Amino acid sequence: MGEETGRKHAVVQQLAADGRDPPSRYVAREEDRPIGDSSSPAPPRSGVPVVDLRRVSGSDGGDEADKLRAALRSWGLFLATGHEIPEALLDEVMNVSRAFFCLPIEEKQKYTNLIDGKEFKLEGYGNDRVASDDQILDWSDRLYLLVQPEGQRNLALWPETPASFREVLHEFTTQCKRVANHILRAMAELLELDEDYFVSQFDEKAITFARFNYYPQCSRPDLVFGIKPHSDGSVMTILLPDKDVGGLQVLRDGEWVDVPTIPHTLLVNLGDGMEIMSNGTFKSPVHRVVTNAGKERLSVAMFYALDPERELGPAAGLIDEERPRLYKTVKTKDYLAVLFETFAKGKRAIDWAKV
Ligand SMILES: O=C(O)CCC(=O)C(=O)O
Ligand SMILES: [Fe+2]
Repeated sequence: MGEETGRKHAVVQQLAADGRDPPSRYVAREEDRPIGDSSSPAPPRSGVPVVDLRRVSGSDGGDEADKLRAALRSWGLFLATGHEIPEALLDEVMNVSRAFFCLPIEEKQKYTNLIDGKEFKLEGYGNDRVASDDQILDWSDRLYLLVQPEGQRNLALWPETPASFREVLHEFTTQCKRVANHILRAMAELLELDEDYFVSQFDEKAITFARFNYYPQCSRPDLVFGIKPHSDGSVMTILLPDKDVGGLQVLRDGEWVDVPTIPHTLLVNLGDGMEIMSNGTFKSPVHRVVTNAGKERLSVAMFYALDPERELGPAAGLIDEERPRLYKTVKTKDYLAVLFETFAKGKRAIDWAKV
């Protein structure tokens, strides 16, 4: 094995297997470093809202709808029960993800996110996109795949092993889409917009990315982030978190709060797109992932974004004299381009869209 410089793009899994302290490129600035250890699941008393999706809309609304409104206005995220995705499918998604990351490195490299071992492309397997030499890298590997529109899938990057990977991902995509639409309708109702206002923004060219995150154990969890603090550039993200190992934290009133692990519960978080469309009523939460010395962790995120060519801006119905426009209307693809740059620097893209 070469020196650190000789393997700038080694996947984190290899670094973790060596068991050495994280190379300097992964070490967070002293003032940013995580504290504590997340090896055990967070206790379910952190206050992170839990919402039953069966009870958030229509005539059953009421209390649960109020809970959802409060969650989206203050936290920007919630744990979702009542999603009606079969538990067996959620387990399968985790099983095929784990099986993929357990493959020998050479096998996984068939799906690499590097062109000629150097330049990063959007999709594929590998580590954090390196945008500059001074970027602090995340202690995680990922497989990033476009899943919608179906016609734009790059199947060459969809693992063939384990054999059921593609089928399971396809089914998960379909199920999550149903859940996403349900939540988007409930949110439109809460904002007193037409019920289909958000759903109709997601036309046939709207994009969904699946990101499989793999966080190897780390000998110095106090020095690195699994994913550095960020907010998502999506409109909404549906996350299937590891059911045993915690690590996700959300920034709330200036404090980092552990998101509890509750088996078969999804974590729904809004992205900058929804903060913009709701003219700031709903929040896109800043969150991060911390690692631990004992256990690896997995998660699968589904990012819902609009057609890259489509304009993203506050709903007209949410702008008036009392609530002036807070965000400019921007093209989705321009927003995402800014996001990739700012993410690498640990900054927020949404500031760029502020009026
Ligand atoms: O792994 C997690 O819990 C969160 C992942 C995340 O924030 C992301 O992929 O954007
Ligand atoms: Fe995220």
